[in-house]
Amino acid sequence: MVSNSSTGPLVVVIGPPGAGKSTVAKRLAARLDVEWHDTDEAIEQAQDRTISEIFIDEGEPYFRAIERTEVARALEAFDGVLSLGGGAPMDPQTQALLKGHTVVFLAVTIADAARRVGFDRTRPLLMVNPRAQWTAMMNERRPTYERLATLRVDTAGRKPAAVVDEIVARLQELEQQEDQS
Ligand SMILES: Nc1ncnc2c1ncn2[C@@H]1O[C@H](COP(=O)(O)OP(=O)(O)O)[C@@H](O)[C@H]1O
Ligand SMILES: O=C(O)C1=C[C@@H](OP(=O)(O)O)[C@@H](O)[C@H](O)C1
Ligand SMILES: [Mg+2]
Repeated sequence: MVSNSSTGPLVVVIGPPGAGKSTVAKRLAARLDVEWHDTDEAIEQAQDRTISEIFIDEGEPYFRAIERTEVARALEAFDGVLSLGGGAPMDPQTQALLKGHTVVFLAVTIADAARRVGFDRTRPLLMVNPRAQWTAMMNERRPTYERLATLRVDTAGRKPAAVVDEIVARLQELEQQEDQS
């Protein structure tokens, strides 16, 4: 059984756009019989507009500010499986708040990310030259994702159910190691 011995989310899921964070976090929550919360979804509901509309209407700095606040609130108050937007872990305040949490980094290649996301217009940072943007973004972000991660799970060529299976197994291993120490 994967249990939550501290306050805050049971698991926080991070990674680049197209890694499957929202999809996998939702299924993982169902498997663990806990709630799922996605910071992008919460922002869209609170603002009553899409992430793309927020970027276009207000600009990225505005989005990052509300994202920082929403992530801090969720890390404090929510105790299920939490998925963040791909850029959220780049914020220094968020990095500090993630310390001590169980963070799962979903890794993905450009080939799989492109296939999954299709690079449509729902991701505002990938509207112009999406492949080059995604690759540059990933090169810049990868060290941060790796540094913050408790677990790194490769999603390349794997269906969400297989990714969830691996996360559950590795969380159980972690828990056993902690029980023994
Ligand atoms: N492991 C996977 N294999 C194939 N498709 C996936 C996988 N994970 C997610 N998807 C699909 O990829 C798209 C993007 O997934 P999403 O969860 O929104 O990613 P993220 O939140 O990391 O940007 C969705 O259409 C989803 O159904
Ligand atoms: O990588 C990013 O900076 C972003 C990723 C998106 O979330 P997903 O990673 O869930 O697509 C969303 O938060 C926004 O478009 C910005
Ligand atoms: Mg998402």
